[in-house]
Amino acid sequence: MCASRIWIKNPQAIFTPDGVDARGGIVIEAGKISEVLAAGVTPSIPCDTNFDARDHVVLPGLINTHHHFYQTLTRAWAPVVNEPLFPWLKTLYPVWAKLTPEALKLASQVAMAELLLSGCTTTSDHHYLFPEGMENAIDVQVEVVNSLGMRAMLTRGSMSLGEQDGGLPPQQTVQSGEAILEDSQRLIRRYHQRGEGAWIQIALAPCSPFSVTEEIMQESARLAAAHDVRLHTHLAETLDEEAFCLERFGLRTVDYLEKVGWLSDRTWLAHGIHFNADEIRRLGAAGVGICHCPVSNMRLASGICPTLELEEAGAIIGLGVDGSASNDASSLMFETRQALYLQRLRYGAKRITPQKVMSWATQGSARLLGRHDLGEIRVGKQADLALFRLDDLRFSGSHDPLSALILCGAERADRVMVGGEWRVVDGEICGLDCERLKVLHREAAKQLVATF
Ligand SMILES: Nc1nc2[nH]c(O)nc2c(=O)[nH]1
Repeated sequence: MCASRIWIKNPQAIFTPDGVDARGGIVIEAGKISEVLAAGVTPSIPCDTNFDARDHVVLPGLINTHHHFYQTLTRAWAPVVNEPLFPWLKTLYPVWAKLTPEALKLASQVAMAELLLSGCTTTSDHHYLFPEGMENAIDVQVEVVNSLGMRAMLTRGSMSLGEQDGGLPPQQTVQSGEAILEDSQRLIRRYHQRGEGAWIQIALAPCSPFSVTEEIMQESARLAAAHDVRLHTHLAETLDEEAFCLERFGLRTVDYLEKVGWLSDRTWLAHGIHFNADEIRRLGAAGVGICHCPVSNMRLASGICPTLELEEAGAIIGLGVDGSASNDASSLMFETRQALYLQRLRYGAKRITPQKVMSWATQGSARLLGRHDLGEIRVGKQADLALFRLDDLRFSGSHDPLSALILCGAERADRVMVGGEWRVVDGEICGLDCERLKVLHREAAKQLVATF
């Protein structure tokens, strides 16, 4: 139930840009933040509802910039538990080729529910599987997004380079260029919302250098510019991929990116690990976004994203949980914690702070998705918030609240608000029967792998 003006008052702690004093809380009106109050200050106009946040740490809603929702059906699947990217993909493609619309719906519900409970209010998904019968995959996802009341950047993924043409995926998982581009245009026209407060947006997302043709990369860039939508792909995730690019295109990954017209601030890349100094300079100069996926990169032993060098060069860093076959959790809070630990191994403890990783998961991720209206607690931004309590055993004895969330490993938001509406209350998603969802999803997962 959305009151017309709500005061979230006296937070135990609140994460604001540059540490602006917001200890008096925030006022929300018409789905946006209308006032940020310093300690002791009260709203300028009386509010219809007050929410006492004295037991809560208040964060901007977290933003997930890379996922493959369908992969929740193949978590911890024994044949690939110990495989790196290429054999992992080759083993999983035939399983994923059996995906059905009903299974995708359940998988998307599970992934988004998990994200929401971890304090995430906006998510991206990279869906690149459209075998026979799955032509309406993105339409299925739109329904789920609407039913859960999250914001989403649904990317129209694609694969067009099958095994018989030298690509990695089997032939039954690839589509023709015409089918991909036609559906991309249909989805943009039908679902892409523009401007502040958009709930659903569409981006174009050819899958990776080893699964799409050069033409699809070029045509997608043209289409994205014509419709002013964003571009997304996997790049520089593994050394296998680098070797593939050198062999097939005679180019390193960033040279290939430039050749196909993607070296621009319209683009955000998943992973972005294997770059040399000159490539980092060029990515930064172009304002490319990089989605760091620490857990997946550790699980697949892909490498460590050079986040600080990229940022120093001008690139933007955000966070993503990646698909659930390589994570295998969809918790953005957990991912933020892992980003802190993995990046400390590269840059040391002093440079990678809880504030730093939290800013990647909020402001940085918002910028990757081109969302200037999200990711911060600031007047005029959308009222997307995550509220955590610190009364679990795991926090007992902790001191600094923001550090406690990250270091003690916060698992579940107590309350989540999206566009001024509560979507999670007392740790439960409003209107979702999680128990029933788990039963159906487990059964769908069992059936998907049954013949392998
Ligand atoms: N981590 C992942 N990397 C990928 N590359 C690619 O082509 N597909 C995937 C994927 O599903 N996960």
